[in-house]
Amino acid sequence: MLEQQVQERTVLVAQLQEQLEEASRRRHEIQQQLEEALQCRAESDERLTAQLRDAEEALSRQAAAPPQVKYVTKTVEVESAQCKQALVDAQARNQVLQEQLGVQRELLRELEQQLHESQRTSSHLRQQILVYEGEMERAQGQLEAELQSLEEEKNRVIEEAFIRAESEMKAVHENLAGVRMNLLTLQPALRTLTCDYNCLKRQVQDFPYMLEKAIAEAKQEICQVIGEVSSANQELLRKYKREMNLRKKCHNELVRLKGNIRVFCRVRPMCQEEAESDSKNMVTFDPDDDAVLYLSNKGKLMTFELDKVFPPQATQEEVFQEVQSLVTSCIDGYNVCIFAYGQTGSGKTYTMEGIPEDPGINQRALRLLFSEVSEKKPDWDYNITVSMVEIYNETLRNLLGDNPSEKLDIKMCPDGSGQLYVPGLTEFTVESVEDINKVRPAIVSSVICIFLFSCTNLNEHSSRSHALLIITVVGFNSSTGHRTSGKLNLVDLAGSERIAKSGAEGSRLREAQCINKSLSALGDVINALRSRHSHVPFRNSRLTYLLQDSLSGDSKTLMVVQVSPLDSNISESVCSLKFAQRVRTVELGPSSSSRRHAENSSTSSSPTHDSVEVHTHAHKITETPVKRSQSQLATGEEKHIQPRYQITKLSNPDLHLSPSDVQDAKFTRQTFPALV
Ligand SMILES: Nc1ncnc2c1ncn2[C@@H]1O[C@H](COP(=O)(O)OP(=O)(O)OP(=O)(O)O)[C@@H](O)[C@H]1O
Repeated sequence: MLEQQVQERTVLVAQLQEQLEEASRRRHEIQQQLEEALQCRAESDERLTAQLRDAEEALSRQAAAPPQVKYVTKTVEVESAQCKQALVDAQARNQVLQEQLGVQRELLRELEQQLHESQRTSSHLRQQILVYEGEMERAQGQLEAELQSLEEEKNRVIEEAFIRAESEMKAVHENLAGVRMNLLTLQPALRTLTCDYNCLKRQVQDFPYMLEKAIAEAKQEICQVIGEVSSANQELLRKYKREMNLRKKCHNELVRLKGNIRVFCRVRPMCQEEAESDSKNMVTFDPDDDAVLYLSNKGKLMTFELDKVFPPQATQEEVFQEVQSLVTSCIDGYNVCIFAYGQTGSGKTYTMEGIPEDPGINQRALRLLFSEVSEKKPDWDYNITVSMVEIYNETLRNLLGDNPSEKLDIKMCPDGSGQLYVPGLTEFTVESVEDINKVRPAIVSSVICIFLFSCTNLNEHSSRSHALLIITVVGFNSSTGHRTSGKLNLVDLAGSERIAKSGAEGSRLREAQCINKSLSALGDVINALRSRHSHVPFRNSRLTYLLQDSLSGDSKTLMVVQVSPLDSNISESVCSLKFAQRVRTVELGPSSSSRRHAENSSTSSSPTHDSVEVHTHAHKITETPVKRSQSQLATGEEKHIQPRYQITKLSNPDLHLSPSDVQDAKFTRQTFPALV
């Protein structure tokens, strides 16, 4: 900084010196010009003086010369013509001389003027010189003063810079001392680092050998661990198989405890028109018990107890929550049948198919199955197929076939397994709900869409036919070699209203008769199953014959009874609920194959009445079915059939039901509160 100031000052001083030199050069030039002007003037003065002197001399000579002319004149006058001529010449000469004199005088005057002029110029120049000299003196004085102040400034700046440089130098010295000290302390650290570096270098040199050794050891350990893991895996696989069997058994028992035939009731909401008309709502609910429904009929309050009652505000999701365990059990190889039962307009199609923006059980079940089977991959490989069947006037139609009007038949498998099958029934393999739109031409996918989304009525008799969506889930476990096969039948039954009420005639009467026949056949089958009859009349209708697999043995059945809340529908609602309550008391037998044999073999055998065991967290409960009297079977008057139970405390319980599972087993809660 100071150095910069000093440099600036030095440049300033140099500039001022240059200016001073320039000023003195100019003064010198002016002096020279003045001298030249003075010399010029002196020369012209001299010249003029010489001319003047010459002129004066000439004048004085003229004056001193004798007056020859007058003499000549007189002589001429007196003496002769010659003289006269001489006089004339003299006069002429005189004239010339006079003229010369005038010229000389004029010249003299001019010279005198020039002299005056020169003198004036000279005095003017002198004055200018004096001014210049004054200015120069002033400039010189200023320059000297500036020089002086600059010199002082320079000295001061140099002094300051020196002082600052000294203090900086001192600080640098101090820093240097600190750095020296640091250096002294760093030296041991450097020695340590060097030592470490050497050590690391040695380690790096040894590393390949150590690595090789470690790899060999690790390999050995890995081999050992793999061996252990593999034996643990074997053990786990064994346990897994055992647990899977237990889980299946447990799930089966849990569902059986809930009842192999479960009955829900769903009350549809009043539509706007009904709400605005003078229709009355005849249905009420028990706020403390979601299994009870009250119906006000002819001034009396009827109570119906079912497994679950959904009020009008229940959502599709809430309904499906209760259904999903049944749906997933078909992945474990169970046959499941879900019916929607009720009079026309009571909401069967809404519950099963739903609406595009809020789908019902059909679509939700398929979605759940797809997600469940994908979670079980890669151990389990599942194949899901769908078929769609309509039963109208006791005729079976293949809705996915090329010709939907073609009638289908139900036949026994020729392999003697006792299985039933429908020759010519079209089945599509699907992997996602979206797949359905891709599998077949528009007509087929629209039929599937109708089943899944209830876009529009399938045909003009859709509410007078039974619509079945049959989903078959076949699984194979590649690690255990297990195979499963389960069937989920989702049935939207035809309207259950009585002929008298419908007032039908002709073809409508036939339709109503067919519906009534198949629905009462369904009731008979359920009654026979409930009563453990030796003969179950599956063949009395196409519907029960087709669903034989899913109604007998260890199959699971859910009946969703749809009820309209209107006073105008009260008698149909009472009928539907009575039917539901009868169905609810049915228990299915243990083996579907034995059941099939019972129905289809020429010598029908009695249904098994074996005891069934169920385990809670620490107890075994053995159920012994109670055989009921024929009169009881005929009237179906009892609400509940309570079998006998024996409870044994387990010494080493190996099956653990979660508390929620146990709580869910309603009968356990009601019958054995101490175990829950
Ligand atoms: N839970 C519900 N929430 C809202 N609307 C419903 C509900 N249940 C039924 N509905 C409506 O009530 C009307 C009749 O329902 P739906 O067609 O499902 O009856 P259905 O019993 O299948 O009749 P059908 O026997 O004629 O097929 C439909 O407009 C349906 O959208």
